[in-house]
Amino acid sequence: MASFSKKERQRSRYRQLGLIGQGQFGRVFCAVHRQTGQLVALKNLERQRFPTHKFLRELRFLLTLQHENIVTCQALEHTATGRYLVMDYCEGGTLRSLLNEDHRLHPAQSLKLVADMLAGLEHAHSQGIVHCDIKPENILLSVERWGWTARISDFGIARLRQELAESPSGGGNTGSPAYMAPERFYGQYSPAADLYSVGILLFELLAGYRPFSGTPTELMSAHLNRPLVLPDSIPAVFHPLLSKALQKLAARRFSNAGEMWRSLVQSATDYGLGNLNWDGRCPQGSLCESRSMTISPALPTVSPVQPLKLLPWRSRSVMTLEQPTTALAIAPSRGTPLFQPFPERVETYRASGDRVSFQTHLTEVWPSPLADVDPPAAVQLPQPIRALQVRPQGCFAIAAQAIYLLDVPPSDANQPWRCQTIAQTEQDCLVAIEAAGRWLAIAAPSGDGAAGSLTLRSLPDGAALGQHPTSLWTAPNPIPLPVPADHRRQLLYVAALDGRHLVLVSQILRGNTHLETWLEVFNRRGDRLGCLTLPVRLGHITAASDPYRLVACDADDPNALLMIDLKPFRVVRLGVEIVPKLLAAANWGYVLASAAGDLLLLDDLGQPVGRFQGPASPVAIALFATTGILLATQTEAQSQLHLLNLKEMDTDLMF
Ligand SMILES: Nc1ncnc2c1ncn2[C@@H]1O[C@H](COP(=O)(O)OP(=O)(O)OP(=O)(O)O)[C@@H](O)[C@H]1O
Repeated sequence: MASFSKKERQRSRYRQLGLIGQGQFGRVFCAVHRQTGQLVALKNLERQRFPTHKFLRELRFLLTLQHENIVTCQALEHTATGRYLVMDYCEGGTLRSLLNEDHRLHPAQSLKLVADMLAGLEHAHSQGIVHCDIKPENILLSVERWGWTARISDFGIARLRQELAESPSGGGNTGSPAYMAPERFYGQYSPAADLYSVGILLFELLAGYRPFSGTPTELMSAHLNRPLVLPDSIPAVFHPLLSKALQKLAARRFSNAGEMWRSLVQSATDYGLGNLNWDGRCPQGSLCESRSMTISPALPTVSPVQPLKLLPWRSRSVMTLEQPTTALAIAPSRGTPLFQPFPERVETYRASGDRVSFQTHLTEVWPSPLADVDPPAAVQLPQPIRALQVRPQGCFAIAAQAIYLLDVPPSDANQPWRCQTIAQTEQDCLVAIEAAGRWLAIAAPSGDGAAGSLTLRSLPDGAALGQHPTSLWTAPNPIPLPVPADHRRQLLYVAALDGRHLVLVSQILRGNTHLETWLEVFNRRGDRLGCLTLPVRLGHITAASDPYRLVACDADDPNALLMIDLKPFRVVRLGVEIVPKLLAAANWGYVLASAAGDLLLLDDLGQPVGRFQGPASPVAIALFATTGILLATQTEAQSQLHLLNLKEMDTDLMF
């Protein structure tokens, strides 16, 4: 991966989290300010490709423009070998990437994004600046609790209205033909040309395609001469708005962005989206009018474009159990080649309340119940078990206020199954155990429930662990997890990201009101390396097999799933067809299960690749090898364990 040179790194006030893009003038990095922890985008403007006069020009525009719907420039960073614009960071990517996904935005979201763009343009135009290149690639997104905020970026070819007045056709015709107003092909720029581009974008958002397509020459001819055809798929209430925005003659379009904004609000209200909170604020007088809009919590954000058809469910084997399952884990089978897609044997750990059992099953015995080969083992623990994590030392059984380690089960059925208490806490805690079993992290709320603490401990290998007294594992020096005064922290999730880092996810509240979600990264010494914040309220969270990626349900939108990359910070919101109750990550993607038993498979980019109607009421899921799934279900009548081999199902996955 590209990175700063050593010299640059030494001098920069920012620590880079990763490369996020490459424009024609240089690379863009996601970075964090070393002192304040603020997240920024550093846009490297290479001297050879971006001459100083162009650089100063873009900088002049950016410094003039300070608006919530414009990606503003905060500072200039000069290091030994480069110069960077320090920009607001937009973790939601570009509108182009959102449009490219296989998802349809709810019309309310599309309208909100267009309203945001118009608010940003109104500000730019009021400062005498015409953007000249409005297109989805130049609209960046910040993730909000109920959708996104659009922010206009890239004022690289922007023009001052004054310059245009002095030289009305001297601007050249650079830009993107698909979004260019007719007069732009003659080099004429005006605010009305920006509004035409917004009209094309609104058309694209509502219809799913653009009004004109083809080669640049065909596009020019279409923008200039071809009449606009508004399809039935665009609700009729938006037709007058689009017809006016896409007039061939600039003088017939909206006279300014504010007028188009008001027409959009009226059309949205007529369409029945009156429950949108169209909040027209005017903080600094009419010229700097800021218009922001929030979306009602009742509306979904995204939905899949093509619902997947249900594929036949081919459970390999079903086992009826006597007790309900509360947690499930699979050990890598001894003697199984590492990359075998579906092993002959599978060793399962299953918790049922405070009882943990171990069994080995042969997977090929179809359709009869799973066969036992190694002696099963079981142990009663002092507290009910909520999670099981298998590591080289054995299986860690995690209760609300204790962690136990179950040794690898004995091969002789007469031997007892050894178990020891690793840690005990006074409050209900969250636990992460590093993949190789080298350390564990315990996050626990403080006594008053407002803040919390984090305890990190090395874990010796299994043999040495047995010789340590339990007291070694109770925390002598926990790391405080503070919150600002009057705020409250609710711990949601902790996971090891790699051998040296972990992430702690907390919801920050004031009273009972959600403020934001914190994603704090610590190293294994307990140093807090940074904190990423998200306005979204997260539900179920799991770590993906890609390091530094979390996948989470959106607690406010039951059909949305968030893929959160921490390094660099990127958040993608996907619409899913089911309301996930269980979520598990595989090395090829994700498995989601609904309470009704719908099973949805997503690939690693979040695209749906299979959907099955499985058994209802899943309670625990464990993935093994490449294609194996073990699913525990619990109905009033019975508890069952279902074994699947995805290779035998008609998914779009290539195993
Ligand atoms: N402020 C930002 N926050 C988050 N991502 C950004 C930001 N600015 C740019 N990016 C990402 O970096 C990529 C490159 O951006 P950049 O503005 O350099 O180039 P561009 O818009 O693709 O083209 P151009 O070379 O015409 O400017 C963008 O596509 C976007 O994904």
